[in-house]
Amino acid sequence: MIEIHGVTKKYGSKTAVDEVSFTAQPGRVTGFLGPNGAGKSSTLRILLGLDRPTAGHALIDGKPYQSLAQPLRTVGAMLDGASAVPERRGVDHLRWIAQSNRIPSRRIAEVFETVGLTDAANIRVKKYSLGMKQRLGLAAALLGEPRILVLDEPVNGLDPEGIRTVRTFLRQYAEQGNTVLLSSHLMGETAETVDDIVIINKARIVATGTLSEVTAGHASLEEAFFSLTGTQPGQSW
Ligand SMILES: Nc1ncnc2c1ncn2[C@@H]1O[C@H](COP(=O)(O)OP(=O)(O)OP(=O)(O)O)[C@@H](O)[C@H]1O
Repeated sequence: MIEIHGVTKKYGSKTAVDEVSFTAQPGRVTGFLGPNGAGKSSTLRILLGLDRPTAGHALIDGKPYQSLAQPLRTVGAMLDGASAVPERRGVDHLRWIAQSNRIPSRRIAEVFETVGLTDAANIRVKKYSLGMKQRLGLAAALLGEPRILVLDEPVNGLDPEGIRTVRTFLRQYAEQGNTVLLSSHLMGETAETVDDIVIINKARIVATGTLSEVTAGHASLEEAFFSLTGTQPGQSW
């Protein structure tokens, strides 16, 4: 389970995240939605111990990320795509992560297979398309067989088939009792993938609930967002 409790993040006089609280439950895919600059990445960076909150705290299975005994076996994360060295082959990128986290090397072939990148394992990352880099990032997140996945914009750059593959995978992953938290600014896309929704706008949470609760009374999730935030299509997305 993921718990965010009253997290605030200030950069100088700018408040990027303002008293944000929500949970992501096991067995469910939770979508963390909001326009560009709403505070999604800042929140996820705090959750993953990459940044310190100005106030509040974030817990993974009841502990801050820094206190996890085996972080990559507990939580798999993808921020900014694969973040791999361009000169490296995909397989070397994963080998490096596996070795530095004492993850058995058999997992490398397994995760390449899972994300459909087996044929590109020996190609240098600089030759990967954006979608292939996203798949490599997902493969890296899955290496430690974590019970929790945190993915920042996982379908960015994927074609429709790639989006469907990732969606099907994430749904099955959650159905096995795992926790999936994914951020997106693509509302239509996310609505088809998630069970629960957390909407952030201008650093603040404006709605949380199941997909049907958040969209109740609206034609779509997009309509719900515009109504909740008082914005018009095109103003903030
Ligand atoms: N290191 C930083 N220094 C100063 N301001 C920052 C920093 N990181 C983020 N911000 C600001 O905080 C706000 C929230 O940014 P954040 O990246 O968390 O939003 P986001 O919802 O993830 O957006 P996007 O979808 O564009 O990634 C933005 O106004 C951003 O400019």
